Amino acid sequence: MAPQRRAATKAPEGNGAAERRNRSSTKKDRAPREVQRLWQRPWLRTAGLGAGFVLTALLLWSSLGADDGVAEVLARRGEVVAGRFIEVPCSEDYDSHRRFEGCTPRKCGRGVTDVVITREEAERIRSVAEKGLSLGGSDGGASILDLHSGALSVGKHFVNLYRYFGDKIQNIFSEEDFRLYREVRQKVQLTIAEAFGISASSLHLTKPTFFSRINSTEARTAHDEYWHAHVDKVTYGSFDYTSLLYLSNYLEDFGGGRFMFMEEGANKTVEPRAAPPSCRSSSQRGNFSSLPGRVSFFTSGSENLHRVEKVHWGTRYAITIAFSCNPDHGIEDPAFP
Ligand SMILES: O=C(O)CCC(=O)C(=O)O
Ligand SMILES: [Fe+2]
Repeated sequence: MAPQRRAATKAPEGNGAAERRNRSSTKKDRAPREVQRLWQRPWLRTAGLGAGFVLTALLLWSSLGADDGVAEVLARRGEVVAGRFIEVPCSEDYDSHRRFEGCTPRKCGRGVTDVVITREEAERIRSVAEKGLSLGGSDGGASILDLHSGALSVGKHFVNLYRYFGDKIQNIFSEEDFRLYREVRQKVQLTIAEAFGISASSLHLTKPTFFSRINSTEARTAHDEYWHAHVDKVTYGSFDYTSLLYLSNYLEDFGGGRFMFMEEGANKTVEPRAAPPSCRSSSQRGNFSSLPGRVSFFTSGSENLHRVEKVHWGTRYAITIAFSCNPDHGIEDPAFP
């Protein structure tokens, strides 16, 4: 070891600087021997090994489960949130857009509810996501399917599902799938309106509205880089209120992948949670899987800067449904072609 080699070297006599060097190195070199002596004490060795084990386990846990210092969990995977709302001051982002009184956010914030979407609805909408996304898929870790425009990730690009499959799309999706989207959208719209004290009819579904499927495959294009912090109003333009319906379970279907509101020194996380795929029997379901689908919603300005942690294992499904106050940015519900 390097300290022992230095201790064996004698400095020439009469050289003050060398002596000072020598004195200090002798003092330093005593340390390893003392450490060795201490290390020979069994209780200390056990304590040292124990501490090492705990540290390794902590590092491993943090690398599998999270990649940010987390101060607060807004919604834990195992709890049923009956409606939690946190008000935050609005950013000025809305001032640079046309204002629609009674809709454009004056009250800003973020909410989570587990009592709006039933387990059955979450399971059914997840199977729509699965069958749609199974027709394509990005080469990187993040794939999307936009039921409104038909955009589907394939390889490093997107195709228009409706154009690509033509009439055959009717063998893939059913009227029922689109009815389900509409029902879920309506429920989310009412939830947002109530939480922010606005009329549901002032909200207009806006684009893009899409399913996302994320796994741990390395990103191939910028479209796969879902983990960057962003502001939805900046990224998507028309968004005033964003909602996310989670279709898979944190730590059961995937690790990492928590949603995070970014705040100075105190990120707030939402742990995605939904029912499992209907093909699994109830005996195979984990403890949390019988719980209903989780919806998170928030005003889309920079008061709600957010990101998604990298997914470390498994597959994460979600659907983004957003609303604009500007009727010109409104779209119809996705329709059966
Ligand atoms: O999937 C999520 O949890 C968030 C997705 C997101 O931030 C977005 O679609 O803009
Ligand atoms: Fe976002």
